[in-house]
Amino acid sequence: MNALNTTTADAIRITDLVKRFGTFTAVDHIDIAVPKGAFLVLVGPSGCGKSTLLRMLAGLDEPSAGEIAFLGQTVSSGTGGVLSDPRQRNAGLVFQSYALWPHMTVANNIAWPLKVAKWNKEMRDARVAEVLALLGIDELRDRYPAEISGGQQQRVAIARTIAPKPAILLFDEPLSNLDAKLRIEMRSELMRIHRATGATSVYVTHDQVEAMTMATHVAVLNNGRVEQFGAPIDLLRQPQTTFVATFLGTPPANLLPVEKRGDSLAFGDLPLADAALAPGLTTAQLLYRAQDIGVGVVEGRPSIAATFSEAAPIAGQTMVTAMVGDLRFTGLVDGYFQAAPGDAIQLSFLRDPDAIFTSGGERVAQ
Ligand SMILES: Nc1ncnc2c1ncn2[C@@H]1O[C@H](COP(=O)(O)OP(=O)(O)OP(=O)(O)O)[C@@H](O)[C@H]1O
Repeated sequence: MNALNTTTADAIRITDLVKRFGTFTAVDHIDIAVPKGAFLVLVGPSGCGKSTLLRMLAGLDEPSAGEIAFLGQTVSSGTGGVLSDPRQRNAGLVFQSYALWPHMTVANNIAWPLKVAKWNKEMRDARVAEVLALLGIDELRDRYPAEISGGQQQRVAIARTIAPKPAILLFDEPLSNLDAKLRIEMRSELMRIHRATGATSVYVTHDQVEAMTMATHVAVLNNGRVEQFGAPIDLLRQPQTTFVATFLGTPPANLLPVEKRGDSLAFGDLPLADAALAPGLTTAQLLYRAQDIGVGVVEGRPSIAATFSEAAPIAGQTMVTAMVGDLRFTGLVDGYFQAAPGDAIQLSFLRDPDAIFTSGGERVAQ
């Protein structure tokens, strides 16, 4: 795990955090430090512990062990439980369900948390006008939730959350109920809001494209643990485990199991890399990006027979999927490519492997 530089100005510091449900450990000794103003995305497959971690940050669940500090102040601990309750911890939570009050207008929904926090009417009105403008929903102010669309309801929910100016914004898959086009629009909108409020955001998603486009920092979770924490580009370029290498990146990267044969690491009979790159290993896994796998034989490069499965056009290129035995390969070719499922094709390794991992999935230092 490669940590980014951390300072005492960390907005959020999670130390050795554990959450158990009976004998099951959902969050397993997590350490993360998030600098002020960062946009941290928690990403990982279903059940990896993202929501459990976010709920502890929000103060909705108590940790079993460890500690959470906001702006240098401990807000939850394994020994003390939830030390400051959700309302006091200066954090706003946006869920995937909007949970607006149906009997209140949009403006009153947004004003509600300010009323609870005892803002006077003049300040409330001014702040409601400000966030309505920020979210671009001024014209909805007098409507009721049933009179606006799902996307508009989500905007109102976000406006309501940011109204009291929380220092920390927590998002639990807030865009998952929206259609694909609206999701993309709301992604840029949320980043704009994040910048405009100056808050530190923690955002849960299982959508790795969302993670990579929005984050300043990403924590990839797997089985309750942080597989890797860092800037998106570092995780893409320098994945430390095969889990991270195959979870992030579109199209997906290829992992090939290889064995040491003489001086080479070979896939079956095909030598692909110098065995000296993985000293002491008799087996390993080679990582090839989709753009490093081509279709057809290329002079001077190793190639292998494969069975064509499918082709998908992406932005002037074609993503080609083919099988070698029961191993799925993803390659990328320029322009349009089509074949019939089951056709014999040749795949070429256009470059040397991007990284080498042990059979257990740990990156071999290079
Ligand atoms: N209250 C609970 N009691 C028992 N087990 C729980 C409870 N809440 C969560 N879990 C378990 O903890 C694990 C992590 O759950 P969590 O909801 O944090 O995952 P997630 O990464 O957010 O998943 P998803 O992407 O599907 O929402 C899961 O195996 C889940 O079944």
